[in-house]
Amino acid sequence: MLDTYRRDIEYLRVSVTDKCNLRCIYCMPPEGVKSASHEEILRLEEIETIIKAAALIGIKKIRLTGGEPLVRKGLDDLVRRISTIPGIDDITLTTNGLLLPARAKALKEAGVKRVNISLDTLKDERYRDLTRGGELAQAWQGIQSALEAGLHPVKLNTVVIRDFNDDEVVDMARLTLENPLHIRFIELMPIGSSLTWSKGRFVPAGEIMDRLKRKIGQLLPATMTSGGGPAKYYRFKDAAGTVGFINSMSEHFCEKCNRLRLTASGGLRPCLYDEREVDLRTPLREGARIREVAELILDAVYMKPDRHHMLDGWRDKRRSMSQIGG
Ligand SMILES: Nc1nc2c(ncn2[C@@H]2O[C@H](COP(=O)(O)OP(=O)(O)OP(=O)(O)O)[C@@H](O)[C@H]2O)c(=O)[nH]1
Ligand SMILES: C[S@@+](CC[C@H](N)C(=O)[O-])C[C@H]1O[C@@H](n2cnc3c(N)ncnc32)[C@H](O)[C@@H]1O
Ligand code: SF4
Ligand code: SF4
Repeated sequence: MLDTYRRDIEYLRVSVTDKCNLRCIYCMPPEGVKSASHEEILRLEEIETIIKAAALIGIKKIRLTGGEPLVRKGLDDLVRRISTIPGIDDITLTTNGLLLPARAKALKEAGVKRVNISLDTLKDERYRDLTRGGELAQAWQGIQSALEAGLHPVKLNTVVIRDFNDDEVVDMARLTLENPLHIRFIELMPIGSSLTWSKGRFVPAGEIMDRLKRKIGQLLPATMTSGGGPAKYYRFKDAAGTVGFINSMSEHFCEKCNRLRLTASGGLRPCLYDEREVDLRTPLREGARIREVAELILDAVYMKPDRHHMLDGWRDKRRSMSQIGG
């Protein structure tokens, strides 16, 4: 479905929960974010209905996210149901990976094609500090289990923060020389708890690329056949994996935007940086039919702005990144 700027909207990010087993410093405040009540959160059948309606208007790719999607009970079952919806040809997951070892095989069998796993550091203590209590070894087991379960390509998400983990970008990129991993360096966005941080914490992708070229070697443009996201990919000569850059701030990719976001409580957001939401939960609970839900989804498509204005300051005090789904 084309929006008013003639962008093809075919990707829906679905936050299946606003709860998380971590509290990453750039995503949540130390005390966490107040979770929505059980009643406020969409039931799995409601999510399924919304995806059926979304498929009617041309959505093909579904990414399950959160909060931490693996803490939502019944996720495998939801995946199985989504995979039978005509028109949906790609179901993927964004996760911190901690709960993957016990779940990767079952998720693959249910229909998840691949996973993106957040990993911001290679240092145990730093991981504990950054996630406020997580164990790096567990995240690595998650990555390993994703590779073993065939959830390829396994992409890693690394948010780069100056004077916190930017000293590790070279070591992280080196991982791709021998391993079939795809590391994406993400520019920190002024959302959630990072909203209160100084602009100096943000590291432009160009600076990271320069460092990688100096320390490792030439970055050759690469193509990533799977994925609907905004990353630009490169490969070091003869490397097993790739290095990607998600330049939301220094070179935004809004003119190629292809997505909508469903929050865990049933708000459909036209843009990550747009606090407007189309409420789908109320009409669903009042008995709206799939066609009517599809009409509401179209309203969100037509509300999509041409671009974000994050550099001008963030006004959305309503939702954190864990509630929007990243
Ligand atoms: N500004 C902006 N950033 C986004 C958008 N989508 C994803 N990102 C950023 O990219 C990060 C990684 O997103 P993922 O959940 O891994 O999904 P993806 O990159 O779309 O996934 P692929 O389908 O594998 O390409 C997010 O956490 C955000 O920081 C978007 O629409 N706008
Ligand atoms: C909100 S999390 C949800 C899924 C899962 N819990 C995880 O961490 O992968 C999705 C993505 O958002 C990213 N993210 C959160 N806050 C961010 C920020 N302020 N700027 C850029 N990316 C952010 C995280 O790094 C993660 O890759
Ligand atoms: S980035 Fe993901 S793992 Fe970290 S606090 Fe946010 S939702 Fe949880
Ligand atoms: S910031 Fe908004 S318009 Fe830009 S790519 Fe992200 S969702 Fe799309």
